[in-house]
Amino acid sequence: MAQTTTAPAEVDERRPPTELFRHLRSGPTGLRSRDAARRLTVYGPNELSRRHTRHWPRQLLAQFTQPLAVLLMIAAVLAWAGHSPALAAAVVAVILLNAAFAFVQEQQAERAVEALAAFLPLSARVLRDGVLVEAPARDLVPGDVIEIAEGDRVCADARLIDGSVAVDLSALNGESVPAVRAADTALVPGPLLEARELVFSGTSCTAGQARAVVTHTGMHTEIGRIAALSQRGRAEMSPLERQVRRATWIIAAVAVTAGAAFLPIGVLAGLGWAAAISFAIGLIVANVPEGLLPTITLALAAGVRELARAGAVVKRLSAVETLGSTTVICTDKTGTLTENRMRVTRLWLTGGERDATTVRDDGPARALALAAATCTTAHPSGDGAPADSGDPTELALIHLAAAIGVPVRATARDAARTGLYAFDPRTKRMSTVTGGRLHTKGAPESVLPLCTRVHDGSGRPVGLTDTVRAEVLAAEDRYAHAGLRVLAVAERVAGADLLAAGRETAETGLTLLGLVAMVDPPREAVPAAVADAHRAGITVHVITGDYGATAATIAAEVGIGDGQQRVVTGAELDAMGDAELDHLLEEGREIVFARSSPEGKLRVCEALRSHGHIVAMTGDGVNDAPALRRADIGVAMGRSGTDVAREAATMVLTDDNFATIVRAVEAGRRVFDNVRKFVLYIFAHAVPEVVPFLIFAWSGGAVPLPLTVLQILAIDLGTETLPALALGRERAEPGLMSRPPRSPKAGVIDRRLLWRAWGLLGLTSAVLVTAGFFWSLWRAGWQPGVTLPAADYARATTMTFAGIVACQIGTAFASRTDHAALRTIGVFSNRLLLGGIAFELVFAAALIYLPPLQAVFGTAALSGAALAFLAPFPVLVWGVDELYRARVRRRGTGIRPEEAPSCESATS
Ligand SMILES: Nc1ncnc2c1ncn2[C@@H]1O[C@H](COP(=O)(O)OP(=O)(O)OP(=O)(O)O)[C@@H](O)[C@H]1O
Repeated sequence: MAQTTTAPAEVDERRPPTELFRHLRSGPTGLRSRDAARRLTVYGPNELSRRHTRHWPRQLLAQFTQPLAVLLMIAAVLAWAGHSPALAAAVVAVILLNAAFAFVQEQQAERAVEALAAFLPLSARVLRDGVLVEAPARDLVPGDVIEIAEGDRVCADARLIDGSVAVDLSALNGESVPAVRAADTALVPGPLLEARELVFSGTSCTAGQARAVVTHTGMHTEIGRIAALSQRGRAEMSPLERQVRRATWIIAAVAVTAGAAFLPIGVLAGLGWAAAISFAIGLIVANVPEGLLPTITLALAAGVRELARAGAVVKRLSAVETLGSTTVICTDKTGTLTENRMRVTRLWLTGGERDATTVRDDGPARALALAAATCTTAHPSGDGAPADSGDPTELALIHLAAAIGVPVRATARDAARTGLYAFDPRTKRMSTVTGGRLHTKGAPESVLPLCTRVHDGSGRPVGLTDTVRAEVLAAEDRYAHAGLRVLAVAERVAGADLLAAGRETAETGLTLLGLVAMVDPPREAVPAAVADAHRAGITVHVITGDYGATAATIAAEVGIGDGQQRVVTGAELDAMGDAELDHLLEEGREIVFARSSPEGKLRVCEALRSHGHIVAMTGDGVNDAPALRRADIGVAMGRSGTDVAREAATMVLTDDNFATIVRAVEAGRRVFDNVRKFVLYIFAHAVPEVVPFLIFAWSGGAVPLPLTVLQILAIDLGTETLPALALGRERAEPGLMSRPPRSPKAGVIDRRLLWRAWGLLGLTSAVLVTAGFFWSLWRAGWQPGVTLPAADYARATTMTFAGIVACQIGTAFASRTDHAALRTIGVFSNRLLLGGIAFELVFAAALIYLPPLQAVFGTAALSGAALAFLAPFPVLVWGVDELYRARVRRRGTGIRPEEAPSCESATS
């Protein structure tokens, strides 16, 4: 991270704005672009430096103080004390290599998460050359004039010069109640954080709109100072990592117990204490899965990186695994299911309906369009903004006005406006005051009760009768059933003081001008994504602020619901008791919650969670933050959402697309599956390593030891690691999204995995390896109890070593799928695995055929016949597992519930 290079010359934000402007060499219209660029090189980018590089020596050191590393160190000391310097050196090598490996993996995982910041650049609205533009927050400099509005994160310390806002200061003072900040010309007394005229970087705006001049950026802001003092805490462990750590400990304990038990057995079998100790140490070192945890962390980090590329930025590693067990997605409609590209197609006026695409010289239609376009804050491209900015609903109204001959220029509109009552997601309407006229637009049910009059066919205001009210609502219903979004537009002419007397007073006695109805087509990829979600056993509820019929029509178009849409309005939801809501949700039908409030969203989320569902919930407004925090996966929109929603969410969609949520669920499932794959692979090798020792022990030493300690370590370190890593990158296997969600309680290591690892793959390998060993003994003319010549013994142990390596290749291929046949994913489709196996073979060949290594590892060259004996091993190991998986598929049910074949109907 870049750091600020120079402190801004002592800026005193307490001075009145005029003095402050003089001091900052700026003004109410902000800076010129060239000046801002120059200042950027002087002050540095507006970012907090992370300084994480300083911690790396400590992180590296921590690898050696991990309990498992300490255990291995004790083993090394014992080996040294037991006069086995070669073994001690080998164990030390294991410790060093593992520490380096884990360190690199952790760094990579950390970097992957930090790199996500680049996917979510904060931006700010700033005046440059007198024009309001959207710029990256890192480019802000002291002297810039910025605009802050509801939902924005404040990106720099600044003094308000116009307007007022409510800000959430909890990042700075822990206070969760928003504080009001307003522009004032007076000097500011008292503590800085309490000053009414100042806003601070890291806080967020929960209501209002204001302009402010930037006084401090980067590490010179208040939050920068706090960041400089405090260190970042360690990332929390995910449930998966916790589970694996527990399993690692259990296996380590088993390995230590087995090693300790081997001691007396080895001595009794005639090994002698020194040899018995060294073998016991070998057994422990080989079976302690010290590399497992960092490998899993890296697999999760790789998942995070991949999700980010697919358009879903998650903020913590654990989100990847939670995503995989998602059972319910609660999605909003506008922009997520639909394109959020609105176009007005119909107008309703008392004189009759109009086709908005053809209407031109029509007085009442023009009055309606002009009022609607005046009551906006959006900026179309070229009109005060380089690209379209603001609410797409409003852009559609501005385009409508232009098309029918009453264009509204955004800059002139803003200049003429004397009051703004911002859009309120609860009342679902907004109003503006311009030239003694109040313009209101919003949901017809919200605007209509405020109206007392209506424009008649020739545009004259007349009394609003109940008949006309009913006609309006019927028109709304008609449009909504066609999937259109409907807004009512009204106005009021009154004295300036009345219109400025507060929202409640101003928004009364309105005259209805008409309705506008707009299309917002569903996104192309959504129907297929909904079908995928259904196949994967995921229920999709729609929770939208829009009208019931509109939402129900769009839901039906994309395949949500069973054809007869169940619509629950916000009012109905409010009237519903908890038991009734629980019952409704447990029916298993997909529901459209329309005209919903943020509180309703939170209630639905909590009810679903209390039934054990894993809920992914979308949201974009400031008021959605509580529901986003409460959901298992809060999903915010990267493009259209507010900064506040993005902060509260666990996952941010850079393309705002529903289909991306389903893709993220798929990625979550795949990462979890892949973790199981390499756990299976790593566990499986323990059996063929341990069984030969048991044979030695059981025979009371009559059968020689089939493997030397250094050969075990060579397998543990040299041949096994790369293929295991490659399994973490396996592609999704067919059927991944055709099974119901994994129960969040189901562990990564379950009975079926252990049975496959130890019972099937492990035992098959052990039988083959032992057969190879005895075959070699038999060829050397061995008899029980007879000591073999050294060369023959070396050949026999080499046969065991090579047998294990050969079986590992079979295990690696078998581990690639959980239940599908290998051919369905392609034998050669995982290039990394092929590379890992090639390395494994070269490494094993070097050990077997290079004389210096032969001397160290006690190996001997294998004959052609021996190699021919080993050649079928991989195919046999893989084949046994392939038959097992085929049997599970034929029976239709595995031991895990998620293998049930058909789950089209498993929607809840
Ligand atoms: N800019 C606006 N000005 C006035 N009224 C609006 C505006 N935007 C939306 N509305 C009205 O408020 C209703 C709810 O809008 P809201 O933004 O809460 O939800 P939405 O965008 O329709 O749906 P979703 O919750 O799926 O994103 C709309 O149906 C419309 O009638």
